[in-house]
Parts: sequence; structure tokens; C-alpha cells
Amino acid sequence: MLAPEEHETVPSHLLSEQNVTTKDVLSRNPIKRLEKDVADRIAAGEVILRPASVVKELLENSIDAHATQIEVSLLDGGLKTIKFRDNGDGIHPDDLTLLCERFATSKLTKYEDLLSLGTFGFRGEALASISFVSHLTVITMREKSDFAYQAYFENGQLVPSEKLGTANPKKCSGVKGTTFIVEDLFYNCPLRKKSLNSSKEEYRFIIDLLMKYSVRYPSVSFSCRRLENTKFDFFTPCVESELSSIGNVYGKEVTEELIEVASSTTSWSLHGYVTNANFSLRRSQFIFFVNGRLIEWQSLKRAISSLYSSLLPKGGYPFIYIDVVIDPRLIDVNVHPAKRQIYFMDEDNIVQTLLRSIEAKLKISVSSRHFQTVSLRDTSFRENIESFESYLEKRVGNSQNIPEREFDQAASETRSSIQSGISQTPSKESRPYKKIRTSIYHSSRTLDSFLSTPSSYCTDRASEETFVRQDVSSPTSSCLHISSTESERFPFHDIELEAAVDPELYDGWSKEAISVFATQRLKLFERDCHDGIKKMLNEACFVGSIDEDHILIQYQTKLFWINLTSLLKRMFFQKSIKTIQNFSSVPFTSKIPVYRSVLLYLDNFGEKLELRRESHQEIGKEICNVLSKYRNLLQEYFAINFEGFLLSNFCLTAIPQLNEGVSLQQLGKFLFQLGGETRWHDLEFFLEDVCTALACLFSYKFSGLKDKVEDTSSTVGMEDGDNSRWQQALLESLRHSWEPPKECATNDDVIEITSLERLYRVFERC
Ligand SMILES: Nc1ncnc2c1ncn2[C@@H]1O[C@H](COP(=O)(O)OP(=O)(O)OP(=O)(O)O)[C@@H](O)[C@H]1O
Repeated sequence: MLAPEEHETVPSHLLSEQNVTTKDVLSRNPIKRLEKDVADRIAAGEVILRPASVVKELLENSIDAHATQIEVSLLDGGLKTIKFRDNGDGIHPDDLTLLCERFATSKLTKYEDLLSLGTFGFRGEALASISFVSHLTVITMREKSDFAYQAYFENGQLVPSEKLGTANPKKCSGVKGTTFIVEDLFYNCPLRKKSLNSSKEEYRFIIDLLMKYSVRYPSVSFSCRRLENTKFDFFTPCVESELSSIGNVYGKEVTEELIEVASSTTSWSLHGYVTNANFSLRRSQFIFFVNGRLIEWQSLKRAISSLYSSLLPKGGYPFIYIDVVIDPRLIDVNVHPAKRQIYFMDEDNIVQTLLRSIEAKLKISVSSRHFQTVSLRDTSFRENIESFESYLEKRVGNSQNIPEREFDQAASETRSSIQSGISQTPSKESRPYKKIRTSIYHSSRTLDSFLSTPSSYCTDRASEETFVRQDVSSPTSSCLHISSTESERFPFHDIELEAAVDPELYDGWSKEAISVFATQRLKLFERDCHDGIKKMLNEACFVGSIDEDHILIQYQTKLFWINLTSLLKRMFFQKSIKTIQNFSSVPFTSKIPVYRSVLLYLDNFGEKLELRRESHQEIGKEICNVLSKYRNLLQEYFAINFEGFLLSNFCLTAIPQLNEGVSLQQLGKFLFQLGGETRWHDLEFFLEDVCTALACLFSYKFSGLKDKVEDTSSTVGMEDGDNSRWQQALLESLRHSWEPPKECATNDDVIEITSLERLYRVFERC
């Protein structure tokens, strides 16, 4: 217990000036029980994260209820409505009262049942959670029953009949199975709703989930469509094997490249399919099932990724499907609210055995590999493998034109016609993945079929005085103004860009991991700091400009030749690392069209980069695709914002504030560098590459700098030339806190040209 006087030692920062007394600060908030509905809603938020979580829970219930057909229809990516129908066992009308009550289940009666669990469900939590965060309607009918029953639920309970003005549950017509209608998801959790992605992305997550389950459950037919459409966006017929299902869902091209792996012990067995070393995807696909349950198995994912990383080309990833059946007593499924992870007693053994098995099989394919590697001028550019996501898009887009099935009508003949329609329709898609690694820099393919060549787009650099700068005249505005001479240069038929990557792919990229990276790098900068150069830069005065990159400065009695551009890059790089996750975003008043900016840059500098003119459009398109795909990461960590999903309207809308402005001319280079040179697959590389691109962007002159320069006492021999004015302003930024590395003293960034003492000696000799 604290002595009374010890209470007075409250940290001063807790006391504001507004007459807050020590007593107020110490007044306690007593512990109270949360209201039941608040507690239930919080618990529900752990189980139901997004529309895809609802579909996952309902899907698992359907499989538990022996369904062989599952149909999902969505309005607004599931945010407005999820209609989910199965042809499973149905629910007994007597069970409807408890159906959505928390901890009410037909699958578990005592704790020990967990040790022999043969179902997905066991907690009696899923439907309750859904009913706490949405309006839920259930229509269900059991076999041989005369009626179906329709029931409305809210907050875990049947809505009282008086409130509805009709019986609840009430009898209605129907077919065997259960339909769930989930409306206005998160209507009472506005923050959660806000944090969700666009409905298009939420829709993708659901399709991705259905794809994975359809591989593991080939005897179940899955379909998904937008509620407003009659045609299915995704459909899988019942097939005999997982391999056929992979072919149907991910493409025959993948199945042709798969190797089967299998292994077993007395307590577990596994089998699966993995792609060989001659084949790669642009995005990894890991599908892990344990005892029929889809899980995230991070340790296995990491181990397999590192095995393939030495075999596949940079930017190439494998397709992995592994199904493990294990004695239920050796796992604990009750470790994650959304059941995405499980605890294994024999995990290391399983992982090691599987790795050995994959390695052995891969060795065979490596020895006969037919990978062609083209040496790239700029090796960090992505291969021209068609992207997995656009491939999915195509498959999803090429949906079968199947008439809508009514919810309340049995239509088995429709189903069989759907299935026969599918099996008879040969796949028209072009080969989705290319085995041959080619650089888009050197690709001879052009996009002329859908893009007109922007011959008039080549601009004279001198006339291209297009600058972006912060509005210094208005201190309240943090917007950048563009005075662009750009006009609509060329028409093109539009191309849809890739949407953002699945955030779950980057779940290892936690805020803590990024802070650790930044802290380590900053410590390194400190350790590697050249104190002499630091002091000199702080105190030196500008003497004159040598060229765009170099200046002369005077420090004490010495004259130094400085590579200003190189020092600025180092400084802005450090500043970027320091600010990761904390950048303030500076929006452009006019958005920057990404495709045209990159083309402008390539038209001017492509030759220097040894790029063929006819490949510029293709590179531009690929850069837009990559930036569009990783837009969420760039926004979250660097405040670099994009908008638009079409090539024509894809724009850069904001950049982080590292300096007071940037040159529009440099923006083209920046976008080219960001999209073409960032290594997205690894957290450290990603952070480093984006910081490098930002450093390059901000270390060049922009017109606003000229206005900022005044004659100061630190200026000697001021020249009128354009360079010297902005170089002086940039020299000022080098005086701020940063750590010039020791390397600057040896790599010609800082060279002592002469000193007063040496000059005296020369004069003396004269
Ligand atoms: N599609 C369905 N067909 C038949 N019965 C169902 C269906 N969905 C749910 N049920 C019944 O409703 C009960 C409650 O379902 P709920 O999803 O809330 O919990 P659970 O599946 O038992 O456990 P968990 O919360 O772990 O998923 C189930 O135990 C099952 O008896």
C-alpha cells in the first residue's frame, strides 16, 4: 500500500494546466461488469472479422450438416447481404429457440469430446456472433418434413413475435437444407465496418475462401454470385478428386506442374500437391487443411517459402496444397477465436517430414529444369509472368451464364445442367502462367492492340517546367499545387488494374516488426556516423555551384567539394526510415496520373536505361498494376496514396512529407522506381526499397526552393545561377539531424580541395 504522501508524486505530465488536481488524477474507475450486449458484441467481433468470416462459419456448419451443394449470393461484397444456402440436414424446429444462443451446440456435450472432435463446430458461438452484429434470418427444412421454418434473430435470440407482428419462427414452403440471410453486417459496429476493405476486395476474400474449400471438398459443389446478377462468378461442380478440383479452380496449367507428396506415421498422415521447380506464380498460394479444417500454418509456410526461394526465380512463388489428418488428441483446435490456428503436439516432426518429402521431389524436377533466365539490365524488375490475381479475375470474369436458382425451389435438374454445361465447356483462357522468365524491359510484345502509341508524348525537357510544390503562401494548407502543362495526350481502351493484395499475406509485418527494423537501422546509422563531416555540414557555408549535383562549401579554413545529391539521398533515406508508419500525408490538389507520368519519364530517359521504345507502354502498365496491387501497404506504412482501379484513372493522390515539395519530373522516375524496383516479398527489402525511392524523389530541386533562399550569413560568394539558389536551400536540409556515414569520407561524396594553410604555402613559394 502507498503511504498517503506517496500519492502526491504523480508524474507532472499527467497534470494539465486546467486545474487538474492530484486527487482527480487518482480518482478510480471502479471495475464493473460489462452490459451483456456489449460483452457479446465484443466477443462476436473476435469471431466475425469481415464478410468472409461469416461465409467461413456458415460453410463449415453446412459441411458438418452433410451438405453437397453450397450457394453464396452477395450484395456489396457481403456488407449489405449474404445469402447462404446449403442442401444439408436442416435444423429441427425445436432447436430454433437455442440456435443463436451463445454456447449452444449440437456438436459437443462435454470437454473431453474435444479430444475426438469430428466436426468443424464445437463452441456454439458462430451463429450467436453473427446475430450480434447483423440481422439474421434462417429458413430451414429437414428431410421428410412437410414445412420449412423461417426465423428472425437478433442479439442471440429469436425476435419476439409481438415485435415482428408475425409468428417467429413461422412455417413456410421450402426445400431440404438451410438458408441463412445475413443483412447489414456490423450495423452496430461502425468502427469495424469502416476498417473493412472495398466491397470488391471483400468479395475477393470470399471467392478465395471458396476456392480453397472446394479443393479440400471436391464432392461439394460451391457457387458464388453477386445477388444482383443471375450468373455465377464462381462455380465448382462435384468432382471425384482434389486434383480435378485444383484443375477446375486454379487451372489445368497448375495441375500439369504439380508433384504429389505423401507421408504418414502411426498418429498422422498427410498428402498434398506442390508445384515443381520449373513453374512459379507471382503470388504464393498456400492451402493447408488439418483434419478438414482450413488453417494458417505460419511455420510451415515459412519453411516451404524458404525452400522454394532458392529454386524459383525472384518474384516467383509456389502453389502448395497440403492436407493433414491427425489423431484429434494431438491437436488443440481451441486456440484462435476464428479457428484459423491450431496447436499441434507433433508439429516439428510433421513440418520436417513434409519438407524432406518436398525437397526430394523437387530435386528431380530441378535436375530436369527448363527454366530460361534472361539476364536483366535492372535485375529487380518483375518477370513477365502473368499475375495470379489477374488470372483469377479472368476466371472469375469468364463466369458461366447460368440461370439464377430460386432460394425456395428445389432445382436439381438445373444443377445437373450446370454441371454438364461446365464439363462440356472447354477452357478458353490463354495459358495463365509462363514458365519462361522474361523481362518486360526486353519484351517484344506491345500493347498496341489496346493502347495507341503516344508519339506526341515525348516532350522537350526544357519546356517541361511542371512542378509540384507546397503552397508556402498559405500556412494552413498542406496541399501541394500542380501547375502542369500536361493535357490528355492519348486515348486508350481501358485496362482494369489489380486490386490490393490479401492483407493476410503480410500478417508477419506487424507494427512491432517494423519498429524493430527501424530502431536497428537507426542504431546502425548512429554507430556509423562520421562526426567530423556532421560538424562540418552543420557549420559550413555555401561557396558555389559546380553542376547540378556538386557544390563547393567552406568550413573553417578549408574548401570542400560536396556531392550534394548523394548526401541528400542518404539524408532523406535516414529520414524516411525514421518516419516509417508516422508520415504525414500531403495530398496533391491535382492528382498525378501514374501511367502517363511513367511514360513521360520513359520517353525521356528510356534510351539511357536501354529500354526499347515499344516496350514503354507495357512497362507503364505493369508498374501501374504492381502499385495498384500494393497500394494498401504503401498507404499504411508510407502515406503514399493511390486511387482508381483503371489504367486511365489510376492516380497518385498523396505523398509523405519529407521536404517542402517535389518536382513533377521526378515523380515519373519515382513511380517507375517504386513500381519496378521494390522487392515486395520481404519486409526489410520492401521498407528499404521504398525509402530509397522516396530519398531519390526528395533529393532533387523543385521550383519552390528558389523562393525560399535568402542571402544569409552562411552564404559567401553567392552566384546568380539557377543551381546555386536551390542548392543552398537543399544544403540547409543537410544541417538537420542526421548521421552522415563514414563512407562519405572515402567515396568522393566529400573531398577536401584545399585549405588556407596550403594556399599560403603556395603563395610563399611564389
Ligand atoms: N447449416 C446448418 N445445418 C444444420 N444445422 C446447423 C447448420 N448451421 C448450424 N446448425 C446447428 O446450429 C448449431 C449452432 O451452430 P453454431 O455455428 O452457432 O455453433 P457450432 O457449429 O456448434 O460451433 P462453432 O461456434 O464452433 O462453429 C450447430 O451445433 C448445429 O446443430
